Amino acid sequence: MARLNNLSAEPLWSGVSLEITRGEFIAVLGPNGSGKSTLLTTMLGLRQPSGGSVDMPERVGFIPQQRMFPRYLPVRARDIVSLTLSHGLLAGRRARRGDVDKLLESVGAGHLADARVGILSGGQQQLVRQAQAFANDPELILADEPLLSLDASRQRETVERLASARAAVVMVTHSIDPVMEVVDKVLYLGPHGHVVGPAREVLRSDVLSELYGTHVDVLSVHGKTVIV
Ligand SMILES: Nc1ncnc2c1ncn2[C@@H]1O[C@H](COP(=O)(O)OP(=O)(O)OP(=O)(O)O)[C@@H](O)[C@H]1O
Repeated sequence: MARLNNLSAEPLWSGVSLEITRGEFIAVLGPNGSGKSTLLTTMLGLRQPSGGSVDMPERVGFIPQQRMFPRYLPVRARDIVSLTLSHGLLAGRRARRGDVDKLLESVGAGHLADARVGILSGGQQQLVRQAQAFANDPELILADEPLLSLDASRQRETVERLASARAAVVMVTHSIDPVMEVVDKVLYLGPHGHVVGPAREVLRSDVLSELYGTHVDVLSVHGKTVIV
C-alpha cells in the first residue's frame, strides 16, 4: 500500500526500508532532532530525499506537528475542513456542509465548527487538524505527535480513532505508552542508525544501546516504558 525503499535524508537517517500494509499502525520514535518529522515530510514529497524513493497511495491525511493558527485568522473551523474536502477527491466542488459537520463531530469538535480557529485552544486546534486528516477517506494517515495538548481521555479517543480507521497510520510519538496496545511496528530513529520491528523486539536495552552508541536501559516503571 505504501513503501519506503532505502529512503535517506542524510545526515539524519539513511537506508530506511519499510512496507506499510492496509490498516497497519506504525509508531516512529527517537530522540529530539533525530528526523522523525523529516521522515513524514519526505514521505509527503515536501522534502527531497538524499537517496531512495517512496511509494505512496493516492489519498493521504496529515496531522502536522502542532503549530497554532494565527490568532486573528478570519477562518472558522468548518472552513478549514471544508477547504480540505474540496481540494481532495471532490476537487473543484464545494464541500457539503453535512460532510464537514460529520467530520468535525467524528473527532468531538462539532461544537467548534463556527469558532474562529485562531481563538481555539491548542488541543481544540489539534482536533480540527484531525478532522482535516480524516477528510477524503484517506488510505494512509501521517500524524506528527497528534496527542500533544490533548487531555488523557482525548488522547485515548484519538488513538482508538486512528487505530480503528480503515487507513494505515504512521504516527510520530515521544512515548510508546499511549499506543502500546495498538501498534504493529515501531520505527526507531537513533543517532547511530535505525531499527524497525514489533515494539517488544525494538524497545530492548541491547537494541537501543546500539542505536545510541552507549548503554541504554529500557525500564518498565508503573506500567510505563522509560528509556534511560
Ligand atoms: N528543511 C530543513 N532544512 C534543514 N534542516 C532541517 C529541515 N527540517 C529539519 N531540519 C533539521 O533536521 C533535524 C531533524 O528535525 P526533525 O524536526 O525532523 O526532528 P524530530 O525527530 O522530529 O525532532 P523533535 O522530536 O524535536 O520534534 C533538526 O536538526 C532540524 O533543525
